[in-house]
Order: sequence, then structure tokens, then C-alpha cells
Amino acid sequence: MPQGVGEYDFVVVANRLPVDRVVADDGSVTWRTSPGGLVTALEPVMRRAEGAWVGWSGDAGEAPAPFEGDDMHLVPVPLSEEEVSTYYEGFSNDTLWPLYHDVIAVPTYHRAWWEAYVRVNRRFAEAAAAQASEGATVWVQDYQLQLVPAVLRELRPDLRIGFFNHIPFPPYELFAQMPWRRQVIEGLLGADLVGFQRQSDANNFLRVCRRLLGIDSRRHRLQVADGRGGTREVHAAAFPISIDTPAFEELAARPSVQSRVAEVRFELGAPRKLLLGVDRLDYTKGIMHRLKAYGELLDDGVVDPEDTVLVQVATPSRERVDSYRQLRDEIELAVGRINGEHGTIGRAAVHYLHHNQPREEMSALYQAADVMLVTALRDGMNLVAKEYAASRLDERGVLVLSEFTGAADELTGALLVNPHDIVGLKRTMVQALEMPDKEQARRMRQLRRRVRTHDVTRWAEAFLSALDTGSGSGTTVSEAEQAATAEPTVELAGDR
Ligand SMILES: O=P(O)(O)OC[C@H]1O[C@H](O[C@H]2O[C@H](CO)[C@@H](O)[C@H](O)[C@H]2O)[C@H](O)[C@@H](O)[C@@H]1O
Ligand SMILES: O=c1ccn([C@@H]2O[C@H](COP(=O)(O)OP(=O)(O)O)[C@@H](O)[C@H]2O)c(=O)[nH]1
Repeated sequence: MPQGVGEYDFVVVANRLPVDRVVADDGSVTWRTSPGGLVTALEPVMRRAEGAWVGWSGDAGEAPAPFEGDDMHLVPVPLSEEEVSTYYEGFSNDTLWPLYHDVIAVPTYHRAWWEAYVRVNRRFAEAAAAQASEGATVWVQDYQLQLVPAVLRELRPDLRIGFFNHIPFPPYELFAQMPWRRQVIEGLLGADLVGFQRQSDANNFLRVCRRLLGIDSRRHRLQVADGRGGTREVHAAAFPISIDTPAFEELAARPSVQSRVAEVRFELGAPRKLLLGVDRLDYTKGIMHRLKAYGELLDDGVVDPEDTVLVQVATPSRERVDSYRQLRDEIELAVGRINGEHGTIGRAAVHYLHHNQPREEMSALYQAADVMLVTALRDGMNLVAKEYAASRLDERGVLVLSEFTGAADELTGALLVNPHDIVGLKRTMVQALEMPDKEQARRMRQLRRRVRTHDVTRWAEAFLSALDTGSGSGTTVSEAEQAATAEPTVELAGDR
């Protein structure tokens, strides 16, 4: 009998629970939706599956007891103050996050952070093992928990284990910087199926496995030692995540949201054109590049602040990490400058909101915006781009989309941009502002078709059926691509 058998046939393990615990000054406790796209995507999948969700409550200290919420069994995992700083802010968000996002910021390598990551990953694995019934499916999410698959397999060899990486997987040349690169790969290889957002991420992962561990990989299948003298197969493939499209359409059609759309435009001074950006305040999102381009369009007199407005929602994120603090200062300085130069009394050129917007307000903003700006420098998927399309029941609006997002592989109706090319970005913003209705409708129909046929239910079904059947059939890696990246294994004295 496997150790610690629980009662759930399906268990999701993610760094965060779908809700964050908020303790007020008077000690009263409330729960609010957790930030980010992982929760947006997984919440509807979990509600239908009636499984257990193991994750952190977003609060340091003792974990509350497991509880039922929205048809899910929620199992909080505790993190101490020190672990929030070393495991979450440190190794997850100041080492892995920048390393996996093209080193846009410089990753920091601290041994104490790594030790906390190992310790906390084991805790998550033990919590998941305690919830899972015999032979259950456990689906581990994201870069914060890359060691969980191997620990789980050691604790519970009876489980079917999937892992999905929500952020990009870096090329070998960057991944190789990490002092604990081998342990991370071995952690992931505890899974039966490792899923990625883009084909290029899966290719990078396979290449890292070949170069670091010399693992025999045919197409998207990896042969790894099973610890009992034999081998087992690990599959790696792309499964681009999506949104609950019917739910976004239903929200968009609500009369209360519809009247809010008109109100938003009125409150902004009834501009002829409204541009919108919605992001966590993160250096990967390219908010500074967007502000630079917009500021220059105003300086050049190409855009008239009398009739055009930019709304930038930048929700608070990882606020104790230095690079995030610095970025907030830079953004607020830039917004202040633009408004100082181009605003007038009662009329700002940029409306900047540094707080989280509820889903109804997001839907109203999407529908009010003539141009949606997604200018990320690197982004696993970017669900905001998909939500914009799903919300445009009127088939109007233009999506300006960075080619460095996962969404760019799918959303062919968007105007694709390289956000580093400020001249190109300005040109594309003007093209979007001037796009005739007919072309907007043609492009928007294309975008909407994609998010309707490829929604989050399809994503979850594709991943889980590949995990179940062992077929590994996501968007698979072609043999040609594999052959093109065939390289020798790296053997360095430092790797254990
Ligand atoms: O939990 P936080 O540290 O507050 O961060 C929020 C989430 O950010 C990241 O989201 C990613 O997942 C999205 C859905 O797949 C994807 O569209 C986006 O491109 C990614 O950045 C992070 O990966 C999550 O773990 C965080 O919960
Ligand atoms: O004020 C806000 C800002 C963002 N979001 C949601 O946060 C998610 C952001 O996901 P995305 O994949 O674009 O980026 P991430 O933050 O996960 O990197 C989307 O579902 C947004 O609707 C929200 O509800 N309120």
C-alpha cells in the first residue's frame, strides 16, 4: 500500500491557491482571488473536476486548515516569513523568473535560497501525496515547484504525474548558468508528462536534457532511469493554455457590464480613441517600452491628447523584490512626465491604475478600448490578449501583440510587434489607431475564432488525456527540429 493515501483522484499542486487570505487590522479574515493568469485558467478547470488544490494562501505563518471553496477542496501549505523571502521572492522570483525570461533582469544565485526551494518543494510534494488516492492523477504547476514531480514519484510511485510550465523555458545557453541546473531537470523528469506553452519551450527543454544528462530522446519522448534498473518514458510537448471563453463572453454581455462600458468612456472625457494596457507590474511586460512609444507619439504631435487617452492598469506584484520596486518608480516617473507635458486640468494623457481590477471592470475596460497593447518582452502566454478577443462581442478593436508572448503563436489576427523596436512599435500603434472598421472586424473574427475553438477546457483535456494515455500528444516536436539541435552532452566537474 503506498504511503499517505488520500481520497482525491485528481490533485492540482500550484504555488498559490486560487484565493489569497487577507487578514485585516482587526484580525478578521477574508479571501480574495489570487493574482495572475495561472489562477484565471485553472480555476474553472478545477471547479468542474471536483479535485483537491494544494497551494500557499499568500500569507506567511501557520496555514489555515483545509476547507471547501467553489466546489474545490483547498489545502493550504504553510510558508514562514523567511520562506516567503527565500523560496518565493528569492529563488522563484529573483532567480528562476529572470533566468527563464531571457535574463531581462539579472538572476541572483544564492545557496540559501536554493536550500529553501528544495525544502518547500518537498513540503508541497508531501501535502499532495497526502491528498491523492491510489493511482490518482497529480498535476503540478509551474516553475516554483519543479522539484515536486521527482519527490512525489519517490513518495508515491503509484501516481500519474503531470507538470505544466506556465512561463517560457530558456535555451540551454541561459539555463546552463544555474548552479543547480541538473537537480532541476531531474526534478522535472519525475513527471510522466512535462507540458510547455510553446513548441520552442519544449524544444529548449529537450535540448537541455540531452546536453546536461545525455538522455536518449526520440522525438518528444525521453528515456529515463526508473530507479529499479529499468527505464521509463517521459513525454515533453507544447499545450498552449487558454481562457474560459464562454465565461468571458457571458460576462461581456451582462447589462451591468455593458452600461459600465459607456460609463468608462464618458468618465475618461469621451475620447475618440482609447488605448489600454493591463499587466501585473512586472519588467517582463514591457510597460516602459509602451510608455516610451506613446510619449514619443504625443511629443511628435502624431497623437493628439485632446482626443486620445491611454489607460494603463499595472497591478501590484512581488513588491518586496528590488527589481519590481525599481520598475514601479520608473513607470510612475514616466507617467508623471507624460501627464506633466501633455495633460491639462481635468484631462490626463495617461490614466494609471496601480490596483487590482475586478473581472467585471476588466471586461468593461476591454470592451471600451479601441486598441489593446500587449508589449511583453517575454511572456509564457499572456491571457489578457485572449481575454480581450473573447470580450469583443462587437467584433471591433485592435490587438497589438508582442511576438515574444506565447499568444503570438496563435493569435494571427493581431498586429505583431517587436517591443524593443520603438520606431516599429509607434508605427504599429498608429496603424491600430487608424485601422478601418472593416479590417478590425476581419481581424477580430479571426482572433475570436481561435479563443472559441481553443479554450481552457480544451487545453486541460488535451494535457490530461495525453497524461492518461501516455501519448504525449500536444503540439509535438518534429524530428527535423530534434536533429537540428543534436549536440554533445556537457560534462563539467561542478555538476555533482
Ligand atoms: O503568483 P504571483 O507571483 O503573484 O504571479 C502571478 C502568476 O504569474 C505567472 O503567470 C503565468 O501564467 C499565465 C497562465 O499560464 C501565463 O499566461 C503568463 O504568461 C505567465 O506569466 C506565473 O507563471 C504564475 O505562477 C503566477 O501565479
Ligand atoms: O487588475 C487586474 C489585472 C489582471 N487581471 C487578470 O490577471 C490575469 C493576467 O494573466 P496573464 O496571463 O496575462 O499574465 P500573468 O499576470 O499571469 O503573468 C488575467 O486573467 C487578467 O484578467 C485581473 O483580474 N485584474
